[in-house]
Amino acid sequence: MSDTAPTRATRNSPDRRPLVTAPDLLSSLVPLLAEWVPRQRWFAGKGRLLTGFTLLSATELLPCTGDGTAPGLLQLLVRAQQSAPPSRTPAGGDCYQLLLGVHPAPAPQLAPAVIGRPGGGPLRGRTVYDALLDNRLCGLLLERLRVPGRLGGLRFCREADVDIPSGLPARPIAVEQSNSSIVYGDSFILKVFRRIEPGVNPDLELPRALADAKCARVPAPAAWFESATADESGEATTLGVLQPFLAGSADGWQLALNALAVRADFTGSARALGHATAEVHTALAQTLPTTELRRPQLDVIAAQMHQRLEATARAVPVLQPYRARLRTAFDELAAVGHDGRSWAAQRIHGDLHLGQTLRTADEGRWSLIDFEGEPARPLAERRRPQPAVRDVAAMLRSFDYAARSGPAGGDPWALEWARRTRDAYCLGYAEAGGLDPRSAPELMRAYETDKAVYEVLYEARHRPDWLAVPMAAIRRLAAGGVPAVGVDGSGPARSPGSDGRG
Ligand SMILES: Nc1ncnc2c1ncn2[C@@H]1O[C@H](COP(=O)(O)OP(=O)(O)O)[C@@H](O)[C@H]1O
Ligand SMILES: O=P(O)(O)O[C@H]1O[C@H](CO)[C@@H](O[C@H]2O[C@H](CO)[C@@H](O)[C@H](O)[C@H]2O)[C@H](O)[C@H]1O
Repeated sequence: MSDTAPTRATRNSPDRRPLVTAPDLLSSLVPLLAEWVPRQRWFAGKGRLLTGFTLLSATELLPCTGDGTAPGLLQLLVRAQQSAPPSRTPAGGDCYQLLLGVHPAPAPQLAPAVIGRPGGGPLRGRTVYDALLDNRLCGLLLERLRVPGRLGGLRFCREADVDIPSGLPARPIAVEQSNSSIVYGDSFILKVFRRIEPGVNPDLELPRALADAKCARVPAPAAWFESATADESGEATTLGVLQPFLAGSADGWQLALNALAVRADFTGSARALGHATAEVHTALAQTLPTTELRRPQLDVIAAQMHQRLEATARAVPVLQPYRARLRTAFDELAAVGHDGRSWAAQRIHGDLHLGQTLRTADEGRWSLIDFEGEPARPLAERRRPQPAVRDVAAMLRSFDYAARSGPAGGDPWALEWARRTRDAYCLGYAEAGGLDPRSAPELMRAYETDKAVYEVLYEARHRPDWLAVPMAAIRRLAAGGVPAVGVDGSGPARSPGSDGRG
């Protein structure tokens, strides 16, 4: 996506100036957005001053200044200007997608969605609200996705062989997430991406590649919408993806916590999840480019891990005392390359954890979702081939999270549960053709450390009460450098809510 001038909308009546080219549209919205955007979970710039917005593009999906009997629908891409951007922030600030409902007097049940009433500009006298909380406007988005083609700055695309019925009732999902998702009937789920980077989103790219490879472990995209114009590299920017909804499924995080609550074994489930992960990795390696990582690439990866550690230690001082010993994990990764060894790299999930897995109620079959990768990393980095072990290390962290934050709260039984569960996952992964993670201790330790560092920053920013969970892993990794597989992970632990030193 390039910083384009506001796009002309279609469907405007010929006798009025298109709303989206009205020069004062953004300026009238800025005071409202400055208040509302930083409060949204998907806002990635928490903790830094928001100094303004730039309008990158706007598309009127439904007329916003009609007679007021029907709501308008406006899609905007805005750049949020902030103080002291971290290195990952594109010049000028992060770009966000907003879908805004516009109505003189929205129904009372939309009160929680209200953003405000512009004091001037083309929307003066109307209420602007989050359209993704309005089931009627969400229904309209589905209708748009059913009919491929261009509308203003957007292009709607769909797979020809998928039947998307009209009129499915819409409901927003009520879970914590990085983007915004809407469920239609019990048939489809639409994820509207919030923080936008130019190019194809891996959450469209990888599931489409897996569908082509006939890998049934990932719901296949049915439709999507994207920027109508290509970016500098010739790619359209993905803005939303519709995929089949796995009705009645439960996510792995909840299943793991349920098991911990009744002190039940989880090794069978973990082993099956290991199978599913290996199947997805095998299909990705068969269908998308792979490479071999050796010196100097391993030096570069180790250097990036060092940088993330240093940046996180600056932002979260509780990490400072462990820096020197954690660094040895990254040095050992670089040493693999210096020894003349190499590692296969391929496209991976990139942010695998129990919350990204769904098990169907009827067949008990695991699926993986959300291939966006770690939201904090630049898109180009997320789309690079990486050792598959990185996903495995991330999942092992998730078992540790469950054992330390669940009802058993990190007691010795829970930590032993985590050890057995991790081993079962690795066993399943190796059985289904993946590399046995235990044969790659340097990679496992480096990636597990890197992930724990990422989690420290993530928790400090989003859920400070949970900081104790990754900090427990930081202490273990710093103390002995022992990878999570095949050790008991023992040591003092407290549940989330303690002071980060549990
Ligand atoms: N295909 C699906 N079927 C059923 N539920 C889904 C599906 N995809 C996502 N979900 C639910 O939506 C939640 C958010 O989806 P996710 O892709 O993780 O969004 P985000 O990237 O915004 O975090 C998941 O935790 C899961 O509960
Ligand atoms: O699901 P997202 O793409 O939004 O991922 C982010 O949020 C996750 C938490 O919701 C976070 O995962 C961390 O907490 C999980 C428990 O809530 C745990 O299972 C994971 O192992 C742990 O990393 C994820 O890191 C973040 O990117």
